[in-house]
Amino acid sequence: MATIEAIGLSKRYGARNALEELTFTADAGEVIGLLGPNGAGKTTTIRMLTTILEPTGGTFSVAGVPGDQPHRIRQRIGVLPENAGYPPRQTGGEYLRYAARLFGHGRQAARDVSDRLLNDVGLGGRAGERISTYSRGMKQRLGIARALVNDPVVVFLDEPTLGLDPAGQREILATIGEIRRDATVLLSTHTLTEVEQVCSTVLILDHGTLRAAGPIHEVVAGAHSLSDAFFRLTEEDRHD
Ligand SMILES: Nc1ncnc2c1ncn2[C@@H]1O[C@H](COP(=O)(O)OP(=O)(O)OP(=O)(O)O)[C@@H](O)[C@H]1O
Repeated sequence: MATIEAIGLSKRYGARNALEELTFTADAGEVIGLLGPNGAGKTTTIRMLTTILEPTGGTFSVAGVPGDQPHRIRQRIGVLPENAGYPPRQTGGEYLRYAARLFGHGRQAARDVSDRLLNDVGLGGRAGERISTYSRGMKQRLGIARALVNDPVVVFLDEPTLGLDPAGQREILATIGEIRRDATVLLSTHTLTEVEQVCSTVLILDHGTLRAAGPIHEVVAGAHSLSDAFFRLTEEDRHD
């Protein structure tokens, strides 16, 4: 069974089509790279699939739950939003335990899941320190741990490596490699090299329209590289 299914998913803001008739499916164990220039519709897609934004057309299901049951979808997904904010005075451990309690874990279970996830993302040694002392990369890793607290079927990561140095990027990519064992990952990014490293499939959007979809080698076929294919698919109407 598909873990994400979008059929003709569309979003219109007034006269502007932010997303037009997006159709795709994803399965467990897949890491899907959602690519496209600024304004292509990536965040809009993620916001609809995570039930933050209502589509103006089309249907979707996530984790086997139809889009008209947002509460049930939210129980089964994890999300690292674009520009995630964190309470600076809380420690990483407090933040994560609180998130685990929100998903119904008892006190001890929340502590256990929080400890395990902080270790998994390499923050075990800093769990007792305030988030205000964390670097950007550490905050991103905390956000990923937060996204995993409910053992999600699908994880949405909106530009998780934005602003990170190469070591920070590598750590996040390694974490994504771990997540894929249990879940589907939808990853929005501008960094094509990281897509080549971690994604099985890509979706390339431009001006709200899907320009290519499929395994990387199929999308690259006929071009020199993913970056070459990306520019061929997206730059023709760049000067508007
Ligand atoms: N609240 C809104 N009201 C009106 N237009 C919006 C709104 N949010 C997004 N848009 C428009 O929808 C289109 C898609 O935006 P979106 O944020 O999904 O793109 P993106 O691919 O995530 O871009 P970026 O890479 O810059 O984050 C853009 O033209 C944008 O201006």
